[in-house]
Amino acid sequence: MLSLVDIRTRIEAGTLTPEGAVRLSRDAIAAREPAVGALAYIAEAPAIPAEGPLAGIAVGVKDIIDTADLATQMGSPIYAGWRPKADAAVVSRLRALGACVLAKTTTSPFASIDPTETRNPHDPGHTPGGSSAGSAAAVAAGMLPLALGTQTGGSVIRPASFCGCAAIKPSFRLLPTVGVKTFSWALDTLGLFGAGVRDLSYALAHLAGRPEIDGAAASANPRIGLVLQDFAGAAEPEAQRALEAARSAAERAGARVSTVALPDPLPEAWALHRVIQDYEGRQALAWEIAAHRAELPATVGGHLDAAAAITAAEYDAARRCAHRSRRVLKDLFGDFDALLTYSAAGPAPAGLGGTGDPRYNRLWTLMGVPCVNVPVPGDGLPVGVQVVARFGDDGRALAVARLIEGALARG
Ligand SMILES: NC(=O)CC(=O)O
Repeated sequence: MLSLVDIRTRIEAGTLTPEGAVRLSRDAIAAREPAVGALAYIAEAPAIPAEGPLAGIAVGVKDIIDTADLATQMGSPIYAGWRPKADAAVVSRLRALGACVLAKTTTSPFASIDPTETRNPHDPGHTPGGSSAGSAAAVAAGMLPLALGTQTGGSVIRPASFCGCAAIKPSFRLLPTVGVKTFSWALDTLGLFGAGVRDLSYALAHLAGRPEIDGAAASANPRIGLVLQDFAGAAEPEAQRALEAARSAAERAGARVSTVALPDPLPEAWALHRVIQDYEGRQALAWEIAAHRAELPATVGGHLDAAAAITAAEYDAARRCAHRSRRVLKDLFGDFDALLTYSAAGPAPAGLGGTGDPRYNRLWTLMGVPCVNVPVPGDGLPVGVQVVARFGDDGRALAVARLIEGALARG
C-alpha cells in the first residue's frame, strides 16, 4: 500500500515531487483499477499544489461527498451527472492542505447497505464491504494513500477490515459533514482510510486542525478492555483468532488487558441503533422516496419503507436510551484507556451480493466514540480488530491502535 507518511517524508526530503507522488497513484490505478473497480471516476487534470502538509497526497473521496470539480452521484442513477456547485467542507479543507483530489470512490447507494460493483482487492470473488467500498478497496489495493469514507452503521471499519487497511471513524462531528449527503443526522460520521495507523494520525490531525492527535502516545501500560459484544452474536473463528492475536500482542507491548461485559443499557442501545438510523433516513431521503422510489435499490428501499412504521415516540425512546448509554460508556472509560473488539464478524463474505454485517460496529457509531481498524496479519482474507476510545479522545484511540499494530508486526 502507499503510505501517506512515507510519501510526505520523501517529498520533504526532496527525493519525490508532488507530481511524482500523484503519478505513483495514477500508475497503481492503471494497474489495479480494472480488477478492483474502486473508483467512480478519476479527475483528468486535478490541481497538484506544491505546498502544504498534504501536498502530493492523492485522495479518493466517497461519492456522497460533494466535489465542485467532479460529479457527485450518491451511488445512484437518481443523481447521474449531478454536479454540486461547491465542495463539501472537508474537501475544501483537503485542498487547503495541499492534497490532490484525484478520484471519487464507489459507495453503496446513499451510503446504505446495498452492494457496489467494487471487488475485494485480495479476492475479486469477495465483497470489499460497504458502504465506503471504493475507499477501502482503493487504499488496500495501493492505488491511493488516503481516502475519505463515512459511517452510519459500520461503513468505515467493516470495509477496512475486509480489505486489510487501517481506518478511523473519528469522534462524532470531529469533521464537518457539511456537503455530505445525509442518511442519519444523528449517526453519519466522516472517516479516513490509510495504509497504517500513523498515516491516519497524520491526516486526521491536519484535517481536524488538532496537532495533538498526531502527537498522542499510549501510556506505558495502557488498560485495555476486551469486549466481545456477545449481544451481537458470535464471531466467526477467523475473527476470534484475530482478536486473540491482538490481545496477546497488546500484552506483549505492556498493556493490561481484561475482559469486560458492557453494562446496561449499552446492549439495548445497540439494538435500537436501527430505529434512529432508519427513522432519520426516511426523512432525509423523503424526496428520493417521493420522486424516485422505483430507482431505490431493494435493500435500502425496503428499510425505508419499513421505517414508516417507526413512531416518533419510539424514536424518542431510542434517543433517550442512547443518551443514557453514552453516560454509562463514559464512566466505563474511567477504568480503561481503550476497548478492543471485533471489527467485523469474519473475513469478507464470498460474492458481491452484499456488504457484510455491521453488527460489531453500530453501537460505537451510535455512541459517537472514535474507532480504529487495525489489520491483523494472517493467512487468507484480511481480518481486523477495532480499538475504541472515549468520545473526543481520538489521539488515544490512534495511539493504542498503533501500539497493537506495532506489536502485531513484530510478531
Ligand atoms: N452507512 C453504513 O454505515 C451502513 C453500513 O454499515 O454498511
